[in-house]
Amino acid sequence: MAAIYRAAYRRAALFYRSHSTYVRKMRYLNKLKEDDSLCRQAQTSGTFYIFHNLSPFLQKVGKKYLIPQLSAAEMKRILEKFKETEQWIEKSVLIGCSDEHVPHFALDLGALERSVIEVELEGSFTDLRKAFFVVDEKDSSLLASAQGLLRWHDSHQYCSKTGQPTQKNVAGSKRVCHASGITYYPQMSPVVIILVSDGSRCLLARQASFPQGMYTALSGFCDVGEAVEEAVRREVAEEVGLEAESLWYSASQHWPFPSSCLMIACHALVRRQQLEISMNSLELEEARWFGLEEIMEGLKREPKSAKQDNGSYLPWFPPKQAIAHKLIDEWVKQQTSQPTQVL
Ligand SMILES: NC(=O)c1ccc[n+]([C@@H]2O[C@H](COP(=O)([O-])OP(=O)(O)OC[C@H]3O[C@@H](n4cnc5c(N)ncnc54)[C@H](O)[C@@H]3O)[C@@H](O)[C@H]2O)c1
Ligand SMILES: [Mg+2]
Repeated sequence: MAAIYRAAYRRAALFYRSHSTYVRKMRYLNKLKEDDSLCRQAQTSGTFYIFHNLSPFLQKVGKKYLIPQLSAAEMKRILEKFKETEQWIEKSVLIGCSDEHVPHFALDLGALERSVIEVELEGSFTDLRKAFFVVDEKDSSLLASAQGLLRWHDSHQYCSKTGQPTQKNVAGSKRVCHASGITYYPQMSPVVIILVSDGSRCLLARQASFPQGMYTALSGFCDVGEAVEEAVRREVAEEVGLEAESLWYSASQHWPFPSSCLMIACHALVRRQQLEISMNSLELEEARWFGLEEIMEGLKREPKSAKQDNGSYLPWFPPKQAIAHKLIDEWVKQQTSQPTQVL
């Protein structure tokens, strides 16, 4: 028996020596997703981000907005206040863990009285459309993924084939219909976002529903069966009537509006011989070319200062939390560090 323990200890020691903190963390999270009893146990020592009908709980400290993590004991205390049992904690979903393997969960307390929790915890449940832009950048991506997962569970309570209730695993990484045996996994919609350039100008557009004066890069949902490159070429053709000739990938982002989009951001060049925009007015209100100077001024402009005396708006661009901002920033860097590209 002692030999078995020694061998297990040696294996564990070797694992710790040979894997980075990151690898160990990812392996641990993966185990929690696969092992219900381990995850149930982890819930007793984890921390919780709370939501109310998909609005995250924020606390204002000075000028900063923070998203507090509640301990399992604090969660228990709040639930006791409502005469609710700890079983509520099983409704939570796993969203990550610390380097020290303290697991983080998100839990929606939508069925409980909102104001009572707000008074008790000295903060407020805030619509994600505001919360996302006022917290620190790393917190905004955490809020986006936590809300995306909670939203998916909320809207997948029933099997779409049998109409029977589905059950989530403890971590919340899937739901199963025991009548049909179908396993459902959380979904997101891939969206391409493309900053089109002709080498010296870039193309930005606005939809009628955007705030006044805001322009952003072209975007569109990928069709089933389409590669990213095909989606980019199709969206550019559909929305502005141009042919994207070459494109290169920049980065991606989980975007929570309207719900769980995987934004895949690219730069694309169009032929110099074919620069006339033919805008699809069913989708866009305006699309036009911007020169470097106008882009640099727009980047400095706050939405509040965009309105002019005559009631019109000067252009401004999405804030840094949006991947469109990164594309525009990269384009500026490229323009200012390299000679103009000629196709
Ligand atoms: N993070 C950023 O920087 C950034 C910038 C621009 C757009 N976006 C996001 O990209 C998304 C798509 O942009 P768009 O409006 O230009 O798309 P789009 O050009 O494909 O047009 C939207 C239309 O596509 C259809 N559609 C097809 N599949 C859909 C799906 N899975 N979900 C919803 N609608 C679907 C609907 O009819 C919808 O009205 C939006 O959700 C927007 O919030 C993010
Ligand atoms: Mg679009």
